[in-house]
Amino acid sequence: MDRQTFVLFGASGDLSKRKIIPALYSLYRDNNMPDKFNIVGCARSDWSREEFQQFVLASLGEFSRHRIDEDRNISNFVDKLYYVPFDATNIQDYHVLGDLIQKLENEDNLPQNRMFYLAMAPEFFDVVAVNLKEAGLTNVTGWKRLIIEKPFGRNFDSASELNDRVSTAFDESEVFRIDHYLGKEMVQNIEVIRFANSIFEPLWNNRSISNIQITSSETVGVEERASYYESAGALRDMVQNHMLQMLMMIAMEPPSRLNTEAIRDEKVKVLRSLRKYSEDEILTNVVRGQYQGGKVAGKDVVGYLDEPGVAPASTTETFVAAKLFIDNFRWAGVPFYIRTGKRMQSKTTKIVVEFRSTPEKLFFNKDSNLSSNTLTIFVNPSQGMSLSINVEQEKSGVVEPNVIDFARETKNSPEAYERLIFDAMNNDSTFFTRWDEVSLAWKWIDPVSRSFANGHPMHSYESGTTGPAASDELLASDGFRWWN
Ligand SMILES: NC(=O)C1=CN([C@@H]2O[C@H](COP(=O)(O)OP(=O)(O)OC[C@H]3O[C@@H](n4cnc5c(N)ncnc54)[C@H](OP(=O)(O)O)[C@@H]3O)[C@@H](O)[C@H]2O)C=CC1
Ligand SMILES: O=C1O[C@H](COP(=O)(O)O)[C@@H](O)[C@H](O)[C@H]1O
Repeated sequence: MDRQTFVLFGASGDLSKRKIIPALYSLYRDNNMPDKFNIVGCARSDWSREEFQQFVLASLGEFSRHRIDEDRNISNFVDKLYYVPFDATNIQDYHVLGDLIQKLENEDNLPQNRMFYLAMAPEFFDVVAVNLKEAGLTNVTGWKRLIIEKPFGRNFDSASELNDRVSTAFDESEVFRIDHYLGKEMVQNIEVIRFANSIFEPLWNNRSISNIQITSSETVGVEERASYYESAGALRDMVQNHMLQMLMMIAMEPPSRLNTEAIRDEKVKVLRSLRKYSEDEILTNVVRGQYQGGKVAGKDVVGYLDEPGVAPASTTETFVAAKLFIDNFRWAGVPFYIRTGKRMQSKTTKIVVEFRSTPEKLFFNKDSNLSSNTLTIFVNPSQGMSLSINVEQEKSGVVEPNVIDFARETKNSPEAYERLIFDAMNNDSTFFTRWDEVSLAWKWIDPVSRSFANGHPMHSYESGTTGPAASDELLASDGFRWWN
């Protein structure tokens, strides 16, 4: 891996504290950092270098998956940390930052390889990119890369504008747009499961699969993020990025080669084939909801409208379910159901592939017809896979589904951010989103968000449940049910 300087904008923020700093430390601890590097944190907080180092130690104490008190190398890691008090809107501060980076590069004999990570509010993404160029920080003899957090825009127009501005300073190949779901072990494994096993691929089409269900449910509510969430809602927060990414991974064609662009090309084709809905079709195929009070894991919780920072008459959705179609040869006629929500019964991200029933019903289970075969990919919090097949229970004449399980060890496995930062440092953008993916995703989302703005029905659901009844009806009308 190239020697480099990692510049963290928003270094004092929540994401840095909980995810990025622990990820950098884990990479270091596991010998996955270059043999020489520096990390420079920037934020408005008027900290000294020592204060930033203390902040990092405290963050690691709370959020690292490693025990830092057992690591004799922790002080070596902390020695690599620097800090610049910095206002993203003040061009002078970029010069101060540039001077420090250059000084460190000279002192430590580091090549001018610079990784800029924007862990800041989205309104600063283009500001920082453009100012970095303006102040000469992107004028390097090595390479420069920009990692950008989500959300990338709030609709197609704003995302395009943002992209145009960012691309005045960074080439598309230098931009790493993060979708942390793409860093999850089992999301990355979807390709392997599909394309490294000859048993699945022949069945992976509309002749054998009746429907596919992608669920990402959370038990938490809006937490302290109302100011962001009120203008995002579940559609922009989860569907535009994570849910559509999982859809692409499960539905894409095999890539011609196992390289970044070949994989991304196939993902993009899925979005190109995604059926665009008319206004009426949006009403029948998309369900939105908002949580009311209830009980989650035995504890009373308030409804969304009573959460701190939420407008009393807010129409922000905390739940979305939708039926999607991918109009290509492989998937013609197969519904893809997606569902995501906050304050639901369980924290689960999983993909269920439901296979068609056998052509003849020779066997029956004790109550009714045989269950369909399903392949479930568990993404989060448990990781693994299970295949449900029908088997007779010990000469009883009763045929019932049995599950073949494969569970992935999750204890202390690398976090999504670790994988993604490691990839960016190695210039591997396979699991980052390319601009055409982002733009096509917005093009699908925009008519839905217009429908939401124009009074799309809002279904309330009790906290601690699986969402509004309308989401169950979406499947029931096709003869299916959610595999909960
Ligand atoms: N937190 C999370 O769980 C997730 C966050 N994200 C994304 O990550 C990004 C950061 O989110 P999060 O960490 O939660 O936000 P925070 O508000 O916690 O942090 C924002 C950071 O930006 C700094 N900052 C604010 N204004 C300026 C400025 N004018 N100049 C320089 N620095 C500034 C703040 O530091 P200071 O106040 O010291 O200036 C702070 O370090 C957002 O894009 C968010 O959407 C994505 C997924 C999850
Ligand atoms: O990006 C986001 O994801 C989290 C859920 O992530 P997970 O890894 O815990 O499944 C979600 O809570 C948050 O609202 C959203 O911004």
